[in-house]
Amino acid sequence: MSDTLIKICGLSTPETLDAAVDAGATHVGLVHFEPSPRHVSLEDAAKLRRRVPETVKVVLLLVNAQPEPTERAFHTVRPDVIQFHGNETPEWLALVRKYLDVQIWKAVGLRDAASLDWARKFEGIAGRVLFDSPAQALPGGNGTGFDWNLLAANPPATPWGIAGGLDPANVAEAIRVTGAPLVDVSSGVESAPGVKDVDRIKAFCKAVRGA
Ligand SMILES: O=C(O)c1ccccc1N[C@@H]1O[C@H](COP(=O)(O)O)[C@@H](O)[C@H]1O
Repeated sequence: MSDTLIKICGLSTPETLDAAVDAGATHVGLVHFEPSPRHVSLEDAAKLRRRVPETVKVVLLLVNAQPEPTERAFHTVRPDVIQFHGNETPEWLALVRKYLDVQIWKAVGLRDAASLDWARKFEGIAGRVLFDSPAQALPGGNGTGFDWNLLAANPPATPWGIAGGLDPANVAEAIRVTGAPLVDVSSGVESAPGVKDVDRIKAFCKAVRGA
């Protein structure tokens, strides 16, 4: 049984959040980004956050948030992790790390070897780098993948994970090719954009554990 960490992201209802926890997710993600079909207000995110047992980590996803909204989001929701999924710089994230007592993850769109060089700039700042497909209509949550072989050839030295187009059918192969210590899914466990499907959440977690 694989011990790969599992993040189910974009949860917005108590029922699907509980289903992700019960299915064995190690991390649950709440998206606070208004253009997203998975957006939750800070107040709703705080309510969902309170349902999560201590054994499961809560990840709050922000995109290019300014300093004051970032601080407000942290103090309202009290997540274990903030996932920055926009064009945030290493310098800005170093400041966040200095002033907020929260683990930082940085999403990096993986296009080519240069993207890996960019990811290295977050070493010592981000507690984890999350590789996703390059930004499209939305900066993430598009359900599209990237070339996993880029990572197979150059696995990062710091903690990392993969996202982008994962689903119950392909996640075992993604783990086999990349050796990723964490897998993150949103669209692949939905029946429509923003609508999580409990059976697909269960199938995803089962596929990871069987990898
Ligand atoms: O989920 C969103 O709507 C979203 C919006 C803006 C930035 C990131 C977003 N989601 C994250 O993108 C990756 C990949 O998601 P998918 O499985 O391909 O749909 C994942 O980290 C999501 O949490």
